[in-house]
Amino acid sequence: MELHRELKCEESVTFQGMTEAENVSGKFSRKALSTVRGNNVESKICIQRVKSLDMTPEPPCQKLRGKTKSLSAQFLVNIDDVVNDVSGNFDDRRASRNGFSHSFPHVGASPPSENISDTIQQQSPNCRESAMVPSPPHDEEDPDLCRAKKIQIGPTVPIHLKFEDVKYKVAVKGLKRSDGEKHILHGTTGSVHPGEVLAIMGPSGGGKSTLLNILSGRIKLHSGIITYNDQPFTKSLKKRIGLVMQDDVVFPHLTVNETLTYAALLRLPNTLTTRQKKERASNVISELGLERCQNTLIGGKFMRGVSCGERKRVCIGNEILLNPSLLFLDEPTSGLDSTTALRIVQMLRDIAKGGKTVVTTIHQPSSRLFSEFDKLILLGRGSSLYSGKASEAMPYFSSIGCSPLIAMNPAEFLIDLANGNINEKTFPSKIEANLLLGSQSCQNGGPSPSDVHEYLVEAYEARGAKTEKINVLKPVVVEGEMEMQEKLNFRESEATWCEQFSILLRRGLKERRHEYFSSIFTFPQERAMLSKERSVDMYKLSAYFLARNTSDLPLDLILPVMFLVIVYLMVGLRPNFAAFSLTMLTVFLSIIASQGLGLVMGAAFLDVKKATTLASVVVMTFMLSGGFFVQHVPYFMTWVRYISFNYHSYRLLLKIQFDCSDSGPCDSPFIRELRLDQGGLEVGALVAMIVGYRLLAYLFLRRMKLQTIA
Ligand SMILES: Nc1ncnc2c1ncn2[C@@H]1O[C@H](COP(=O)(O)OP(=O)(O)OP(=O)(O)O)[C@@H](O)[C@H]1O
Repeated sequence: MELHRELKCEESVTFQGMTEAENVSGKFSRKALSTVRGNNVESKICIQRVKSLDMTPEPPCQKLRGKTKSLSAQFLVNIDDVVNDVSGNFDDRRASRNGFSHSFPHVGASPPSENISDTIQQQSPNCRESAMVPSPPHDEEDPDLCRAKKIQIGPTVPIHLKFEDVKYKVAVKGLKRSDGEKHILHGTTGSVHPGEVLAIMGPSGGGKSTLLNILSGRIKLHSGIITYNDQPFTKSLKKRIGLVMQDDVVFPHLTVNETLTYAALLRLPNTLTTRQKKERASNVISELGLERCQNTLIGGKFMRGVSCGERKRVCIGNEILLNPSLLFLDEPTSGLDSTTALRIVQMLRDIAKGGKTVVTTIHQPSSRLFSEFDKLILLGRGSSLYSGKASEAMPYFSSIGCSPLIAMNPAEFLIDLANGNINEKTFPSKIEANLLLGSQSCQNGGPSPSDVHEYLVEAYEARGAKTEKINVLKPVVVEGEMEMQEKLNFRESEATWCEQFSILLRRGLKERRHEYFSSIFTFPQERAMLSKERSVDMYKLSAYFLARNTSDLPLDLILPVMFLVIVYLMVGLRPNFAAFSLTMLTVFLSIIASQGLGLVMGAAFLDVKKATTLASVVVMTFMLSGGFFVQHVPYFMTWVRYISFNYHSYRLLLKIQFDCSDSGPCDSPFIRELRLDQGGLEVGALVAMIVGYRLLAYLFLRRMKLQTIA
């Protein structure tokens, strides 16, 4: 199979320092490509003809012979070397090391197109297309190790995660079963160690996310044992755990750089200076290959921003900033093309190589992607169908009589099995016959998905489960265990309250530049972000609350000034500066008080629809009960005016415009009836509302359910 790519070759490339042998072999070694990068001409490399992996390389390119060669037209690159060099992580070696080449005879060769587009994309100047461009590794160093070193930001406290017989159930209303409970996990056992990537695979609804959430401490464990370095979950562990959710939230109006910098400033310990924190953020940006889009807005549903893959990398960056020992990711590759998905998983491998433990759920990985995993848990309907080394999964299923009959991606084969689909697969004929005897439903004359599921669960419990349980029972050996434990329990002090306030204020002002809501929407809109950030103790709620209120002030004040200037002159109100200033002050007080009310409603419901419905009812009641629109308010409703900001503001405005020291207006029976005095009472009431409503909103926020339950 040949794959041709026509690219414009703009400039000749000179390779220096290549040995004769390297050139004669026709392979651009890492050294050669390093030289190219060193000359800053990597983007101009022209690949005109690329051979797939299963083809013998063409005769060496004569133009590359010798120590210094000029290449101006065409050259031939063995794609194996390009991928090894560019991604630094190609898997032929890994596959053979892990025994994949023996384990998956049906898999076939990895698709070369991914590799080629990988290579070509990395040369693209467009950020959306761009890949993570790793820095050139040193000649002698293993490129995998080199990348791993780069992605690691500091020494990691290794954490061995082990779990045994993890069960989970939820109470479901209206469930016919007597106990009214739905069993989501039936008992999963497994382990993953520093340097390893554990993939939790299975069909939709299999229980992957539930298991991930339990292991990360986000959901309380119902039954079973989970240990971290043979110790139970502690609060201090939270700081060592990074969790990237499937639909992770990031501020749409912040750039990639701003997002990671604010996260670094808020989350990194105070032992680092502001400059060091910013440096760490920019290191993460470069290690995740986000340099070219670092000044692009994240974007949201209605505003185009960075690509989906870049957004996922930003979310991962948000977590690895803290150098977590344990990294959990829920479907980090969903919605991504296979190349980008592979890149993300390769990045996870690099992160793991830095001594971290990585656990990820995944839906339908490609065969290449599958080969990146060290451990695998296959879940089907909440039961374990396999738990152990990923490379041993296929031999295991083959040993229980299930093998693919046609060339098939192992992940596809496993998901099919977990779904109970045995088309194009072998299934033990004896069992098939037995199952058919006792089963009503069948697929194409074979056993039904439930029968297949039962067989796989039983087979796993009879064979695999025991081995995994023995593995889990083995005590972990942690070098310098005492020191490690101390490090685990050590809580580094984070930013002070004032620092948190100042960072959140700056972030809020930036965000507010693009989007300015009515105060009712504030907390419902930011609920997801607030819940996520608070669940990892990113800042104090009071700092957030005050910063959020303060960051709204500029716009709260500028817009009414503009409005008032126009209205004041148009209506022809008292033309003196004192009256205008007092009117302005009253409007400010009124706005800030009414915003407090909006915040209370938003915080009480944390739901835009409910909050806006209530707000329209309350504001209408306040207006009508104030005695200005409806003069004869029913007696039983007269008290409402005293808690209405409209009532107090109107009275103040009247007082300013109809100054009773002037002759005339005060003689009017209407004004006399209002009994306008000095206005101190109204100001006091508005100030009390400004403070009181906000205090109430704060208390509502305090009881908000956070993402982390454990
Ligand atoms: N709190 C809950 N109440 C009721 N059912 C729940 C609850 N949490 C999970 N479930 C159910 O448990 C099953 C497993 O859910 P989970 O989200 O873990 O699946 P999943 O394998 O991650 O699925 P997907 O790949 O589609 O995200 C689903 O059937 C889901 O509806």
